Amino acid sequence: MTELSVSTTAAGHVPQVPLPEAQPKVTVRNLNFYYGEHHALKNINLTLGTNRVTAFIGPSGCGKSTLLRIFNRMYDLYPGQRAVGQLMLDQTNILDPKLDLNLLRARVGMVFQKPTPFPMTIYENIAFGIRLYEKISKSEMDDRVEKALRGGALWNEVKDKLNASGLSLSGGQQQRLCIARTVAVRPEVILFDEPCSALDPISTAKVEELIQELSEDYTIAIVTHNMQQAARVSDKTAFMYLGELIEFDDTNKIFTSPSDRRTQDYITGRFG
Ligand SMILES: Nc1ncnc2c1ncn2[C@@H]1O[C@H](COP(=O)(O)OP(=O)(O)OP(=O)(O)O)[C@@H](O)[C@H]1O
Repeated sequence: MTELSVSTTAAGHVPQVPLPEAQPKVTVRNLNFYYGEHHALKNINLTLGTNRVTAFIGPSGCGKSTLLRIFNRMYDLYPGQRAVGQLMLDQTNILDPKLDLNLLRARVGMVFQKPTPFPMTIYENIAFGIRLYEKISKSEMDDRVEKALRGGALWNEVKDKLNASGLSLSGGQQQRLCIARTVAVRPEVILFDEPCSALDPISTAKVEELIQELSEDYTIAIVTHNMQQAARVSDKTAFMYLGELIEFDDTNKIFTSPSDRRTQDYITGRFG
């Protein structure tokens, strides 16, 4: 994560030093989303910066998960759901009906709230996804599996039991296995939908640390209900309310001097 360089003035104020602009990775313009008649997202505009962590916060039902699920067209699995507007991944139009969704999901990986390992060995949990996209030798696969498990900060805990079932791991380990599985196909963007809500504090700390490490190589978006988590792991924070993006700014600014009263009320626990 980028360090914020702050210094204290003679008056004792800590001036806000804005983060330098990152190269845009995902650009959202005038995006609207509908569940049938229900207008769930209203005219969203924002950019996910390359190698930045962007947190999405806001009260239950404000549209955070809906927005995240548009970034890899997850909603396409469900009839009656529709996105309108512009959504670009570099030069690729994510909303293009002709887009190969398997390729999109290889570029934009997702980690869910509940760890969802496949009912197969730890090794196969990683190798399975790689095989969908690449034909590689056994020794190359062994290397990729090790690299992915290291990327998921799990290698040391599982290297002697790669043939054990993924389901035999603890909840926190299962979540790191899912992160490793996502990293294994070398995506550009990783979406985390409340990745720690089913984890204990120690596993949560490990996953948070991992997210920060991953941001050196990936662009990350994370939905969280945990304000401290958003403040700890993200560079940018988007506050959403009733389907609208109310405020989007450097995390440091959002949590110290938000511009909108509703953001202030939410982060101080006055509503939500
Ligand atoms: N499958 C669905 N069909 C119809 N409406 C839906 C569906 N999923 C979500 N919604 C509605 O869309 C709005 C946004 O929901 P969403 O799950 O994106 O909110 P959220 O901010 O992620 O909430 P939470 O923090 O509780 O997970 C809500 O009004 C919700 O009721």
